[in-house]
Amino acid sequence: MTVLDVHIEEAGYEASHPQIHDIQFQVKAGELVGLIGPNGAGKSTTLKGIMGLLKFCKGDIRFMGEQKTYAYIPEKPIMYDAMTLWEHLEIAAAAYQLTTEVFHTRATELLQRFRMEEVKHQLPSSFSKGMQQKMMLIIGFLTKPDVYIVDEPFVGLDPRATKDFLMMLHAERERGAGVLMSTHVLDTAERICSSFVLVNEGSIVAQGTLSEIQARSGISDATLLDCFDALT
Ligand SMILES: Nc1ncnc2c1ncn2[C@@H]1O[C@H](COP(=O)(O)OP(=O)(O)OP(=O)(O)O)[C@@H](O)[C@H]1O
Repeated sequence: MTVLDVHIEEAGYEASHPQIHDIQFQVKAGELVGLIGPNGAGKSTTLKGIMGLLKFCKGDIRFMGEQKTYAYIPEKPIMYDAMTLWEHLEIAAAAYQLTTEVFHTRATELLQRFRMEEVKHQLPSSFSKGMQQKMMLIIGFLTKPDVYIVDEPFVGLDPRATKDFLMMLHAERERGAGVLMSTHVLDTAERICSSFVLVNEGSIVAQGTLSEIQARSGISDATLLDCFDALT
């Protein structure tokens, strides 16, 4: 079952100067799609277009899961300086209409998993970068949406937090969530993604599983980076 269907004809920050063109792909339930490309390729712009955050976006974006919900896990933490971690979780729970019982069970489990239980009543402005990033993960996982949109999750997380994140992601995919994840960490992406969308200069250069992309690039057994180089 498709949970996210993306057909962007063109989109960007001004109608007169679109940054991305002809971006079309689907994310199915249980799939992890890696959005891969160099700096400035258009990954974040694509994610913003999908979430309706661009001034200009011509095309059709459909969330097709049972609840039609998504969680965005941003690269740079988005937070309110005057609210504690726990208060951020309460707001997310209210926005997604979680019952108090479900909220408390999930929040407690996630705070323990990411080892943030002890700081839950502190202001996130006092947290380290990695702790702020973990707070974003906890908020995202709390809501159990149909689709996760994750922007470069690996930078800033320590190895243990990365492992916890990957385990949570795996469990959520087993539940049926689809994941779209942009990243530069290609070796991890190769290991965990079910398929890839390679973008360069605002357009897709190849998409599919690693073996499909290898076939397209004409080098069997090539890494994603080698494929990318061959295709661009
Ligand atoms: N707020 C903005 N206003 C105008 N142009 C922007 C804005 N943000 C990005 N761009 C432009 O859009 C293009 C695509 O940038 P985008 O941020 O989508 O790249 P990216 O693939 O996410 O790169 P990175 O890996 O560096 O995060 C670039 O040419 C960039 O200069």
